[in-house]
Amino acid sequence: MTSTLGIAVVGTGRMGADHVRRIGRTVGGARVVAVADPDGDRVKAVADALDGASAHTDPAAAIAAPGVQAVLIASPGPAHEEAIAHALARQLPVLCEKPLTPDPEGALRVMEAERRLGKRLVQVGFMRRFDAEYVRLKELLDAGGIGRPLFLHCRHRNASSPSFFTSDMLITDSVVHEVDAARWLLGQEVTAVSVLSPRPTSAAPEGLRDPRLVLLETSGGAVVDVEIFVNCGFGYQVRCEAVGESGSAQIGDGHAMVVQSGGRWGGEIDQDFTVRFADAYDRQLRSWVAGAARGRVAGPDAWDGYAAAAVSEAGLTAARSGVRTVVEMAERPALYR
Ligand SMILES: NC(=O)C1=CN([C@@H]2O[C@H](COP(=O)(O)OP(=O)(O)OC[C@H]3O[C@@H](n4cnc5c(N)ncnc54)[C@H](O)[C@@H]3O)[C@@H](O)[C@H]2O)C=CC1
Ligand SMILES: O=C1[C@@H](O)[C@H](O)[C@@H](O)[C@H](O)[C@H]1O
Repeated sequence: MTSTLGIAVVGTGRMGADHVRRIGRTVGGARVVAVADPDGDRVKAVADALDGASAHTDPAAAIAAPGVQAVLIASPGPAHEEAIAHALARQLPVLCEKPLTPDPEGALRVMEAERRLGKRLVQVGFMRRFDAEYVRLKELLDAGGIGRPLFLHCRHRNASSPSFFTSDMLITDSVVHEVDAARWLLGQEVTAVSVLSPRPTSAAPEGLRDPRLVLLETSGGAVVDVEIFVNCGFGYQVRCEAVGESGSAQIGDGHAMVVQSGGRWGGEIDQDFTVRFADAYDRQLRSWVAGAARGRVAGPDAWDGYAAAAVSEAGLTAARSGVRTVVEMAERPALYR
């Protein structure tokens, strides 16, 4: 492998274009050499802003392009599995945006492909694991700083949802972050899911069940509650309060600066994830590039993507039935232990 990692980026929409910019500006030791998107104008515009990257409407062609040594996938979730298969066929390291696959069956097939290769090549873009506040909270919990964790109280709010967003995606695309964060912070699996859906906000598009309250039970006896509200209108907020036997700790207040003036006090609320998690996306990319250069997955792997998909599936069943649903999970393969 040469010292500068050649990356193919599959999907050049909001996240793909953002990752391309980050690779150029903040990540050393890597460059984008090929980009793919079925939207020909969009992919050309992204390629034109790069020095010598080839533009493709077929992801397989981008992955097979000269100089490609690693693949970043930022297409919609249902397209991830096919792109991963093309990358694994060439034994290329992958950073795949979340969700790894929308369903657990697809994630099982990804793990089976890695098992056949005898190595892990896929990292999943659960970037909160690289966020400084989440890392501090994990260190505190691991050190027993607040005793045995009893609750995680989570709030996940987006100012507005994109036009393609569905009620299922509140769980599979949004709460999937809390699922991964809870598994990682607690070092436990999620065992059951319940979902409450109040009367939707009048700000939600017709038919969208927004907001929702998702309850996760874990293998160590903790309970995680997640308010997911993707049309809250006022900004982007991701908060997490851990409550343990001997204390509590909260992250995500975002009060970097509080201004007191004219008889009022206050601060700003980030408007979206590209701002709130900017540093986390950078750290995630640097870590993936460094890991890829050493042939290692340096973050959440396909098992983590599978576990999250299994919890999402139980969440969808719970949301539709109104009944607490047990998470069905396969045994963890030796490759991921
Ligand atoms: N980690 C995070 O915080 C975030 C992650 N995401 C994830 O990133 C991925 C992309 O989301 P966005 O950029 O928001 O969506 P987007 O709709 O802005 O962009 C998706 C792009 O993929 C292209 N595309 C569609 N089918 C494709 C295929 N088969 N192969 C290649 N490209 C294809 C579309 O033409 C579009 O340009 C999703 O998996 C999403 O869940 C999205 C937002 C934040
Ligand atoms: O991953 C993300 C989006 O796909 C999702 O739609 C948003 O709700 C999340 O806040 C964002 O981080």
